[in-house]
Amino acid sequence: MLSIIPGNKISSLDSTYIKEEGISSWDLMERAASAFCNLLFEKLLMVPDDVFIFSGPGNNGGDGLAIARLLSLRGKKVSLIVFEQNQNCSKDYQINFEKLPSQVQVFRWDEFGFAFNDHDLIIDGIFGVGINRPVEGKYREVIEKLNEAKGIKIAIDIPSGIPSDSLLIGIAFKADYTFTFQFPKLALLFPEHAEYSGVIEVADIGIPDHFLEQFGENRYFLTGDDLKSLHLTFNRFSHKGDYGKVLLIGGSKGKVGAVLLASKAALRTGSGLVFALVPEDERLILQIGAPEVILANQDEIKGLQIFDALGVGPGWGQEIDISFYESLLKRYHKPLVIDADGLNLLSAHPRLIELVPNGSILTPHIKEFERMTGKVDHHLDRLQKARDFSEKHNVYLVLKGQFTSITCPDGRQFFNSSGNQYMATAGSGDVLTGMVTSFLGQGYPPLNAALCAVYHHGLAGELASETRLRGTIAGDIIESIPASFLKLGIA
Ligand SMILES: NC(=O)C1=CN([C@@H]2O[C@H](COP(=O)(O)OP(=O)(O)OC[C@H]3O[C@@H](n4cnc5c(N)ncnc54)[C@H](OP(=O)(O)O)[C@@H]3O)[C@@H](O)[C@H]2O)[C@@H](O)CC1
Ligand SMILES: Nc1ncnc2c1ncn2[C@@H]1O[C@H](COP(=O)(O)OP(=O)(O)O)[C@@H](O)[C@H]1O
Ligand SMILES: [K+]
Repeated sequence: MLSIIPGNKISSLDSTYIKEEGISSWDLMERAASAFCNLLFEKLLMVPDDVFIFSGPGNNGGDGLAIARLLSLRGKKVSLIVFEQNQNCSKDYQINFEKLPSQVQVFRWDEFGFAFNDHDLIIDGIFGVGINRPVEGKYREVIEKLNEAKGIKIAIDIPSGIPSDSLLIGIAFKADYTFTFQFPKLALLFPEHAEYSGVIEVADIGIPDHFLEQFGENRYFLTGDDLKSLHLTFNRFSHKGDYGKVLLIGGSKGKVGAVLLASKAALRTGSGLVFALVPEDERLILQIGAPEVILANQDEIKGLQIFDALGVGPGWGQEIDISFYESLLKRYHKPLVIDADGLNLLSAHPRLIELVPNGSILTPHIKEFERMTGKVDHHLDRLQKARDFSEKHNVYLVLKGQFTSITCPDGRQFFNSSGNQYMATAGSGDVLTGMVTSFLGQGYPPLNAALCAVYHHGLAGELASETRLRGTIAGDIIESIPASFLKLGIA
């Protein structure tokens, strides 16, 4: 799994890696530049012929120079815009400057015209993770002009101005894409920076995961490559009892659809037996909507331990009998999944939090999270509060949104790479609840259940939206769950 390394450790990571590999820092920069160019040709349908590269004084600028050389060798018309005298720039910047082919036209920033058209490619190599103060002066002037300019904009490693692990102060380059080296920098995952980072792609520069991990701080980026090994297998001789008996509890007048979505999602995720407990008057809707679901009765609820997992809260409302919730938490001793009103009720009755079984999985969106933890100032604060909450209550916290984070009681934090904006549609969180409950009921340890559910949910969303775009609805995500398994080769 890709470790996310804090910016202030990246230079020691580089120097240790270079030493162990027996390569030079220039070699590593060359790898970075060619990984960047490969991504460029892979991700852009057409790479423009006119390329403008802005190189700052450090190694981010050095990358820009190497990219200028490689693109020029591939026939592109490259203009390079620089800010400082060579002798004031990093060592590898200077080496790469010497290697520039004569075809690359070099401009000083104050000699350059800044007239672009829609099809020009603008590459930002002004600052990378070495930024150490807000952008001012000539750099600010240039970034302001670039943010107004036409053209396709790509940031090298991180948009110039964004600090690698904290919040932007002042101005930054607004990229359409960020090609980030080896692992996404933490700040790229903050919603506050969405308008700067654009589409994030990771450019592999060959530093192995186990090596990165030594420099990490227990933060990881979850990708499809991590998923296969987390799955349990289905067996030729199995029967429905082998794949978990789960119970979903929720629904209220007008909101029973939430349980319906969660139940269907649990079935599509592989649960053998899905039970649902909804208010008496709403049972028929559920039964018609999903004939595969068994409606639980109060007697079954008395013997809660027969269920391998519970998912509590979708569409429940705030009006439920709180003593029922309390007795449920007291009687069920295995980890369970809590979402939506199940969480809001915990916020309204904080004494109940103490009853939540250890290892349970809580899946708030950011509003529900704030109700539980109090006001959050920004995403970094939210991530810290998530760590505090998970540790204090010994639960896994799935904080939903773009790059959903999964925080463990031991402080590890995983960021999901799948999913897209078309999943911002009513009921998609209920689908996730059903999926987590399903994996938990199939016998996955809580962390694996959360990782698998979050990743597949996002991938199912991507697949569902391929042809539907903004017309994607939660039911489409459910129907694409099997395709998500198929895509990752999980039988
Ligand atoms: N393993 C990897 O990840 C690899 C990383 N690589 C690349 O290296 C990049 C990091 O390079 P880096 O450390 O040289 O820092 P970088 O971002 O170029 O900036 C530092 C320069 O900017 C200056 N400066 C800073 N803030 C400023 C401000 N506000 N306003 C004005 N000046 C400011 C600062 O000067 P000073 O503070 O001394 O004034 C210094 O000169 C990384 O993002 C990636 O692209 C690849 O090449 C290889 C593999
Ligand atoms: N822009 C986005 N990118 C990725 N995933 C998203 C995005 N917007 C929403 N999602 C996902 O969709 C789900 C929405 O959940 P939630 O807010 O609880 O919705 P609801 O309450 O309507 O079911 C979450 O899993 C979230 O991660
Ligand atoms: K940059």
